[in-house]
Amino acid sequence: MEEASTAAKEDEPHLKKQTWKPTPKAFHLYSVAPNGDSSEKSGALRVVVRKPLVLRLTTDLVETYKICNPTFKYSEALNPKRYLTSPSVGVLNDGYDNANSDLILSVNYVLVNAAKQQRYIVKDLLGHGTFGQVAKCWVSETNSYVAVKIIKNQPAFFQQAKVEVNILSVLNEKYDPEDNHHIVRMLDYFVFQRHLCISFELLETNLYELIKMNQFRGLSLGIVQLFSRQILRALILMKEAGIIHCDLKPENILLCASVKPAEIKIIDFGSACSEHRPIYSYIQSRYYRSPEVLLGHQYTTAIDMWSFGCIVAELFLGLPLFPGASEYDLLRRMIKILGAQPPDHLLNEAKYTDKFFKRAGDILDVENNETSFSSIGSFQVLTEEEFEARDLKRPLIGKEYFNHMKLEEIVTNYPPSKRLTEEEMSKDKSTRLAMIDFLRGLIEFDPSKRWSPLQASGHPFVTGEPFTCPYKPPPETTRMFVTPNFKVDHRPAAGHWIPAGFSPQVSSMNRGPAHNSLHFQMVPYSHAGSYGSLGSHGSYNEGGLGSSCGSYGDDSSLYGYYSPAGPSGLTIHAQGAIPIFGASPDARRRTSQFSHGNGLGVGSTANFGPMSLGASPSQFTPPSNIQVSSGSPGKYGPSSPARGSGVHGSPLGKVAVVGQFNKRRSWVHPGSFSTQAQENNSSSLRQGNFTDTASCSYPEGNARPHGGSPRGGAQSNTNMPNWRQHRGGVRFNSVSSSNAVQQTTGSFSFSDDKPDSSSIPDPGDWDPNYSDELLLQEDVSDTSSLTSDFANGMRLGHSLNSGVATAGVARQYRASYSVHSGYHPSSQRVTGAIQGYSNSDVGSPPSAHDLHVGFGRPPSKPSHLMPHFSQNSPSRFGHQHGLRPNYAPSTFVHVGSDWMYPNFHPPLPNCNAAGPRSPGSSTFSNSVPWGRRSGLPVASIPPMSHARKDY
Ligand SMILES: Nc1ncnc2c1ncn2[C@@H]1O[C@H](COP(=O)(O)OP(=O)(O)OP(=O)(O)O)[C@@H](O)[C@H]1O
Repeated sequence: MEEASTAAKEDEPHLKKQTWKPTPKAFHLYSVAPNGDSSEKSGALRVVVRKPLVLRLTTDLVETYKICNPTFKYSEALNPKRYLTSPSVGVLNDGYDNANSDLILSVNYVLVNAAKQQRYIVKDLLGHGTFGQVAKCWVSETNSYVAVKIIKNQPAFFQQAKVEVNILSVLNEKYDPEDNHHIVRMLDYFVFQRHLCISFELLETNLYELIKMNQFRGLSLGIVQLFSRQILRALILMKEAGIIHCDLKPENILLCASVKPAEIKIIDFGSACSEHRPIYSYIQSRYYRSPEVLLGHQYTTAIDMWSFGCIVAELFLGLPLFPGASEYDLLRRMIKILGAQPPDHLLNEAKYTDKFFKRAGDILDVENNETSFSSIGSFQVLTEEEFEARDLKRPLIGKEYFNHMKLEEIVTNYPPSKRLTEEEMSKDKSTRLAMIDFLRGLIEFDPSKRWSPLQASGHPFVTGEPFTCPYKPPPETTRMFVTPNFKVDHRPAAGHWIPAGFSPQVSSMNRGPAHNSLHFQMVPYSHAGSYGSLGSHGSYNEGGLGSSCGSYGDDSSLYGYYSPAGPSGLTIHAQGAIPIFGASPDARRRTSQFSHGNGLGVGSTANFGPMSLGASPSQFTPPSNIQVSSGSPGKYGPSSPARGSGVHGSPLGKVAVVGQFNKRRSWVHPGSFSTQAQENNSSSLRQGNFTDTASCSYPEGNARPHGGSPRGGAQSNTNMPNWRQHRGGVRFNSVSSSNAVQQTTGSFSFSDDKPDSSSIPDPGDWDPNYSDELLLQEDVSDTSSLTSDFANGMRLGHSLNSGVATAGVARQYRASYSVHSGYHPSSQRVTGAIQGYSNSDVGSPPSAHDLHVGFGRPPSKPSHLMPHFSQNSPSRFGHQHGLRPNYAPSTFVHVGSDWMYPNFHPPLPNCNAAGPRSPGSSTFSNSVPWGRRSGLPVASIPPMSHARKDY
């Protein structure tokens, strides 16, 4: 009967029509098994996630609202401000700054470079460091996103940021005009609302985050090699320029957006200094701190090589090699893992030797009751008990993370990926041996024996040549930077003709006769397996295509060096009339070829960060009390250890700069970029001023809180089409500046090193969406429509005029420093016209209304945006501590006559790659898997977000 009725229904088309079925658009099946079976029984039930729900629900939201309610009208002006800065209460600088002297940013806040008439529309917060905030900004003129570092409105930070500007100007323009050396591009700088703002190309995830995404399992050797090559290229350049980065660590190495193969860049030159005039003696983040810095010895660019070695090891191991909980612990780990100790000559000269070592004369031979020399030298490291007796406190000792003690054991016993074939396993083994040898050259106690970047770059681990025996680098010679305008002959029939240096592994027959001409002989370069071929030093095969050391890309940017060893025989044509710096007595010409660009194209994808869609439901019924969630956690989220001030940089160290600045302020010429005067007077700041428990003077919160701007009302600074200059603007007031010394007397202290309670990362820190696939996956979000925008090239315009105009603004700022030896860090502007804009247009300070809104967040919630100076600056590694003023009278690198006059041409063709992508969906499809080895051979993971301080 039933069958009959069904059959009847099927025969009747009108009945059939009435049968309702969900349309595929309305309801998606959970999943469809490969066989097409969508039932649960198929066992293939899984949720198919396409686009983020929020994205799907909020696209065309205004239109949706209008459909729902035809009377709905959208007005951007009614949007509540979404603050990115915390606290968002304006108490300084006419209400523009919060108590930490940070400019209070909200989504769509507009930063303006008045000189260039360039607007930067703030979209999100990328990071928050010691120096200030880094915001992701949209530049409509160039259709691109950039990262703008907004320096705190305090003279010390301003001064130090000028150093960063100067150094980056020099590195970018003079030494690396073609952007080949993996150093972040600075695009612009300007003063806005008394904040120095520095615009950078927008980069992505940092290497620490990448390791974290890989669940602290370390990256594959191929990636480690790739990144090592790139970092070395940066270090080579920095050494040539005589610049020490002073804070090299995975957090300060960022991935470039959408570049294949993966490309990284070094950021944060805020601690950098000139090799010839190092300013501070207490620098580098603890895990990456070199022995000479730790011991208070003179230092050079070699300290960056030590950090580099630590980074290479960490990339491979997934964990820091020397996660010292204190300086003593750091030293103890170094000695244990390396099986040696700093050389006697270093210990004899270092200032803090006695803090960690006992001298031979102190070593008592218990049996004979007489002093004797230690078998390992004239110095012997103190035991914990001895250290405690001397320091009157027990040294902090961290956990051991590796099951093995010695470097060799740690590396060789690290579990390889289970996916390796037998052949790959044997290659893996030999590459590990090469890496150990490589690390030995970098993590060398004696700075004079530590390899230079050029020396290291000839190592088979980097060049890809077979590793057969311990690498013996050629002696480092004095090099002279040669303008990179060379032409390389390309001879199709004979391969590339490249300038060759001499490789330590190059047989002499490969070398041409030495001569002192600019025109070298030609040496044919073969692509394949050119073992011992050309220019092991400074010549790369970054793509890892065979062992063709000597080839890096296919272009003509070269650096030439002179060496007694003579040229390898090659021809370099100086282009045009550009002089090639002359003949050093060192006749060797060691050259290397660098590519013009990465040749990899720019990114094809871009993601938008959260943007204000504006159509808040509150617009239907504007609430009387607007509650706004706390500021955007930014790219890495608040729980990420990479977010806090403590991780990305070295806040304590940098803060100490401030302390030092304030101590020096009486003799500083604040406006001058040269710090000669400062350094000549640095004696009072020497050793002993900073100890592990030091507190340092700092002009914190010394301003009169005035409860925000007197301008009330809800004001929007969003997307105003016509921005204009503030009519009754403000300028730096020389009278208030003169009070700086008196005003900067606030003090604060840092707590002692404390054992980290959280040695295992909070699971919340881990990317819940992590997967190997995501790491390698192309991001194909809806926003890929922006591709063309980025592909169109983004030049921010680099007219000389604008540069001069910018300099003018800066000069104005500087003037307020130089006339009065000090600048009132909290001075409220009274009158004047510097960078003042209509309150409703750009950068309006929080109004009374805004303040109300700002208080809406739960006060108890710990935030990475908490004021730097009131928190314990958590970090997964040791912080820089208070910078000890260095022994050496020094002047900071002085380039040009005025720091604000670097001949700066901001935009470079490939520096604005693309918009950001989520860390989890970064495109690193360089055919080299990241790694993710089978397991961690460690007991636990070192502290990240709540590490101790190193004061
Ligand atoms: N060019 C960039 N692209 C993307 N994000 C960036 C860029 N520059 C900086 N950031 C983000 O901002 C953070 C802080 O930047 P930076 O390290 O330069 O500032 P800082 O004040 O010196 O920080 P710290 O005190 O941690 O050293 C970085 O850790 C990074 O997350």
